[in-house]
Order: sequence, then C-alpha cells, then structure tokens
Amino acid sequence: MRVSEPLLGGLRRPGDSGSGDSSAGAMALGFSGHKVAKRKLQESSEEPPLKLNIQFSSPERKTSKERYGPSKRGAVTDSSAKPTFNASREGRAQVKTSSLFKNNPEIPEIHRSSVKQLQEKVFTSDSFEALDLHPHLVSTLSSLFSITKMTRVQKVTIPTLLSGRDAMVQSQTGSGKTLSYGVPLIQSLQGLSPKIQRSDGPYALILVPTRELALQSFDTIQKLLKPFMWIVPGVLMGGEKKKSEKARIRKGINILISTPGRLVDHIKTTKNIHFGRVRWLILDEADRILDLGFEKDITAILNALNAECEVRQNVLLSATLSQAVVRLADISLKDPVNVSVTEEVPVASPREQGDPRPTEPPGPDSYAIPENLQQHVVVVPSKLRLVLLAAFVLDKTLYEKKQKMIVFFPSCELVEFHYMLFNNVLNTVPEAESPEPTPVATRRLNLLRLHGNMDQKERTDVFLEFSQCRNGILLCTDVAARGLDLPQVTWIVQYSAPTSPAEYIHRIGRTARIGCRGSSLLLLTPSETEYVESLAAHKISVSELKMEELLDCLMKDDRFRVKRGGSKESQEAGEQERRRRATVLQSKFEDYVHSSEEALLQAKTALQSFIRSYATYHRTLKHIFHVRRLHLGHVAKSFGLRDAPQNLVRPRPGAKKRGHRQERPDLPKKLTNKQRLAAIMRSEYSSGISPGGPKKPKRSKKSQSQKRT
Ligand SMILES: Nc1ncnc2c1ncn2[C@@H]1O[C@H](COP(=O)(O)OP(=O)(O)OP(=O)(O)O)[C@@H](O)[C@H]1O
Repeated sequence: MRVSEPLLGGLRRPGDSGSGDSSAGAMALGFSGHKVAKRKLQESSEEPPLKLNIQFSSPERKTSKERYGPSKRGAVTDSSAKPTFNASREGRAQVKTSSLFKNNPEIPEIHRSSVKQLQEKVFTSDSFEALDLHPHLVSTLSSLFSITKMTRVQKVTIPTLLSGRDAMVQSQTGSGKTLSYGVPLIQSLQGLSPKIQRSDGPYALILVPTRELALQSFDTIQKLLKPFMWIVPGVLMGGEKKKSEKARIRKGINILISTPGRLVDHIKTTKNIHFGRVRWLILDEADRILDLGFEKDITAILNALNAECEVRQNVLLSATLSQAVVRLADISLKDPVNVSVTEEVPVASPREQGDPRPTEPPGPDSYAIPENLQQHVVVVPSKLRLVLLAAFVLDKTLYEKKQKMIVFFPSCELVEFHYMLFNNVLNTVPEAESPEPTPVATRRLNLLRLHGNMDQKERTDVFLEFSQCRNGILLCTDVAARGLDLPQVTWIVQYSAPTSPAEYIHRIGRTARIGCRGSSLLLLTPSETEYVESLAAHKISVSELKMEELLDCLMKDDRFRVKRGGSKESQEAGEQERRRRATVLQSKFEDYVHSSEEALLQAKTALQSFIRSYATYHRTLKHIFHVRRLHLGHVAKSFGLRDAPQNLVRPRPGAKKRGHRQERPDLPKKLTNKQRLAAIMRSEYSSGISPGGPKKPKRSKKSQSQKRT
C-alpha cells in the first residue's frame, strides 16, 4: 500500500540529499536499466545542509551544560522547526521534541529493472551411506546432527576432498559447508595408520575469521570425532589465557581451529607448535581471511607451514568466494577443483516470474541467496532512523511472537549506544496512571549485544545465550556476520548498508538457513537509495517497505500515546496519530540521552563513530556514501541529540582538502589509506591480541572505545 500524499504533507524538501549526480555515479559503476524517480513529498523552505568536511577533535571533557547550553528537558532546540504539538496553545499534547517530520529530504521512489536472483537447490536425496564412510561417522551424523541426506554442496565436495584434491568451495549461506570439509577430514584422519597420537601435534589447521566461529567449528568437529576419541581437536581464539593455550598445544592438538591472529601469535611465541605432520589447511570464510585485514597473518602462517610440511590438501570455502581474492592472496593451490553449485539452478525470484527478458549469465560477483529469504529495504530520512528502527524492533520482537532478530551496526559504539538506549527507553514499564496498559507494553525485549570490544567471556556467554534463546534481539557488528549458525533467526536488520555486497550476503545469511524461512530489512536514507542498484548489479533483489507502514506498529503500544490532560478526545486520523506517537518515542529517546552526562557522551561518541564508519566505504560506493552528503543536524537526531555536537570540527579555512582524516587513536599515525582500511577491518575481527609482537601495554578504556568493533 502506498501512502497518500496528504499524510506526508508535513515533510519538506531535502536538507540532506546532497548534490551528487546519482546518474553519473550509476554510469561509472556500469549500471543500466535502473531508474530512481524522485517522489516529492512536499515543497517547503529548505534548511541548508551543513556542508561537512569533518575533522574530529577528541571528545572534550565538558559538562553537558558547557556543550549544549543550559538543559531544558524536552525543550525544542531545532530553531528551524516548530514543535509538532504546542501544549500552551492547544492545551493538550505534551510532546517535548523538535519536529521530526519537518525539513526532511524527499524520498525517492525506487524503480528497478528485473533482477534474476541466483538460487541453489540445497537438498539432495542422496544419503551419506552412499559415500563409503566409516559407519560410525555416518551414525554420528544421524545421532548427533540428525542428518542423513547430503546437501548439494556436500554431495560434490565430500568425494572431491576424499580423492585428495584441493578445492575452492562456494555455496550459499547455510547450505552445510562445515560438514563438507568436516566429514572428509575426519574420514581421512581416522583411517591413518599408524593411528594418530595426541603428541603428534596438528594434522589439520582450520582457520576462521572470528572467535565465535572458531568455537562453533570446534563444536562441530568435536561432535564428529565422538567415535574417534584418539584424535584431539583444539581451539585457539584469543581472550583465553595464553598460558593455558600453550599448555594445550604442548600436550598435543591434532585438529587445530584458530583465528589467524591468535595462531600467528603462537607461531611467534610458542616453542612447541610444529607443523611437520599437517596434511590439511582449511580456510573457512576464505575470502574474508584472504582479504586485506588478514593478509599479514596469512602470509606468516603459510610461511610457517611451508617451512615444515611439503604435501597438504588446501580447502577454501565461502558463500562469496572469488578467484580474484585467491589470486590476490597468492595461496598456492594445486590444480584445485572449483565446487560451485550456484550457477546450475538460476531461477527467477517469485516476484519476477513471467518476465520475458532473457536472464543474464551470473557475473563473477553474483551470489546465490537462500530461496526462502525475503529481502526488504526501507528508505527513511536520517531524523527518523532511530524511531523507525525502534518501532521495527518492537513490532517484530514484542508485538509479534516467536521472532528472533539480529541488528547489524557499523561499529561497537553504535551497538553500545543502541543497547543502552533501547534497554532504558523501550524496556520501561508503563507509567502507573496509564489507562489499562496493553499486554504488549508489560513485556520486555530480550536485548543482547555482541562486538569486538567486549571481553571474551561475555562474548561467549552472549553467543551461547542467543543461540539457545527462542526470542531475542542481538545488536552486533559484523563480528557476527560470518559463518555463525544461530538457530531460528527470523529477521536480519541492517542499520546501514554494509561496505560490500559480499558482507550483505553474509549478514542476511544468518537467517533462512538450510531451507528455513527468514527476512531481512536494510535501512537507507533518501540519498542512499542508489545502493539498491548496486545490489541489483550483483543479482540481489530487494523489495521496498514503506516507512509509514512500519511506523504504524506504534499504534499497538499505549506507551507512545499522547497524553490528553485527562479527558478522552476523539481519535485523530490514523496518520496524524502515528506521527504523534513517533514523536513521543523520539522525545523519550531525546529525554533519556539528555538526562545524564554519561548518556550524552555515549550518544555523541556513537554519532562520531557513525560518521567515521561512513568514511570507510569503498571508492566505488563513495558517490552514494560520502560524509559530505550527511546532514549532521539530522543525523544527530537519530542519536537522540537535539543539536549537532560542537566538537565535530568543521575544516579550518585554508586547510588542505586531503588532510582531513578522522582521528583514530587506536591506529598508528603513519598509515597509507590501504593500510588504514586494513587496520580498521582487522580490529573488526580482532583475535584479541596484538599480532605477533610482544604484549603491548593495555590501552586506556577511552582509546579502546574508539575501535570500530
Ligand atoms: N545434510 C544436511 N541436512 C540437514 N542439515 C544440515 C546438513 N548439513 C548441514 N546441516 C545444518 O545446516 C546448518 C548450516 O550449516 P553450515 O553452518 O555448515 O552452513 P554454511 O554453508 O557453512 O553457512 P555459512 O556460509 O553461513 O557459513 C547447520 O545447522 C548444519 O548442522
């Protein structure tokens, strides 16, 4: 349902859509056939956008009074906008916030040409018994995993690996790649003669990008090894005391699962780690491991392996594996078999069935998407982003039942901020005077968070809790984007666009796994809608949901009803009521953010971090995501701030254009752009220790909080 114009009558012309020429950008990327038509919401006097060329000064230790002037809780501080409700004039509504629905940019209408998504058939009717595996291995699959039939990728990969070949395996998220390498690995190791001894050390190395994935892979391998107790698996992942890891290495680990950084650290500092018997090197999420962030670690690991073992089988797996990445990493594969089940079954997505146009062959960066995954996008002006996100979280996880959601944010600071805010504002019990609180309002959101700045114990606890819970919302960074098999996740929400289509695929791939159903929602601002075309170029098709419809759910919750001074008034039109409730919710957020120095600082830190993250988009996406396009005042609103903070310094007159880099106290000063990006990505997947070198003194909490994840 499209929303009629009058509903949007309060919206004004854009203040933040920037001046970039989107069609020029589209041509530069080679897009064709996609049009973005502008739907003008309403003409109005235009608030000039703040031109940003931001330099960051470190947060000043000022009181909120100094920073924002005397605090008037609930006062309207956006001078360009009048309050939506005027208590004194109308004598009723008490909405304490600046105008949420005014001065917003026009929302473009997205027209897309047909995109034929690639899909794979996941299941086969072939059973594992057909593979001549050890009968105990087959019975373990059935008893511990409840699995008897192979998936397509398993059917092709397992015999390939059993024949001793190297392989590059690409298949969609949640299609069973772990067992594709796990089963042949265990089958081959259990059959070795003489029998493997624990003291022999590693026969196989499995490298994964994150600690949680290391734990998960370890769990799978350990289960597979149940009938073969003489083979010992072990996980090295940082966060744990290195001393105890060294002790385990000394005793012997036959299948070693590790994050690259942690393994490099042991290679450099642990005497007893030897690779003379290694026969398998498995890189799960290989494209992630082989790209920029881990380049140095992988080189160190390959050097150590090559120095001690001559013959080994190499296996690379990912849902987004590309030859280019492998070539870039210069990993030596011996005549590898390319396992890809994707292009075999190109089918139209249901909404495009019947389109007479011919299907283009899949490009090198086109990836299959699970058949039962419904992808959505919503275009929301910056000012409304926070309210919309909150409304959506409430709708799916509080007002509906049996929903489990993951929300991806671009940095740890954003995760922390939203975790704090949602817990304190959305999990409040309705006030006593509320007339008969609705049942939904008395329930609580089960909020969890996961990012790279948390200590390992907490990370593991959260990972396990979210794996096991039936309802919950995980707020996280991309630390949870790769490989994690979290059961029954029904919704994936992306607060902002990921930096690459591959990361988009992995994020949404946390739902609709192994034949299950799931949905995803990507939030874009009006100036970012061209990103939909960028996804389409990779054969990713998203359908649009309307912001107004998503905000409708606020009607279900009386906590956001506007107070009417005791007497009941007749219901205003639904659209007005919806906007009032959204404003009440925003007002609650703003009140909370401005209620303490700590909350205010956290909001400001998150805003700063968001703008930094905006600067990390690849140059091919810079025409869509450029800090100059951000309207700082509007973005500040989505952090519950009534004004743009003062310490986001505008460029000094005459300052060199190219020198305006954000301060990253956690990164060395002298870095090239490439090294800088690599360092930021590294911190995302940090193994918890500084790579290779001796232990550095702990950084202060302040500088740690600047880390991306
Ligand atoms: N043959 C099978 N039949 C049914 N379920 C299976 C089968 N093989 C694996 N699974 C289950 O499917 C789920 C997803 O498997 P897995 O995590 O290996 O997917 P993946 O392809 O590695 O995904 P990603 O690309 O996201 O890492 C797991 O819960 C696993 O136990």
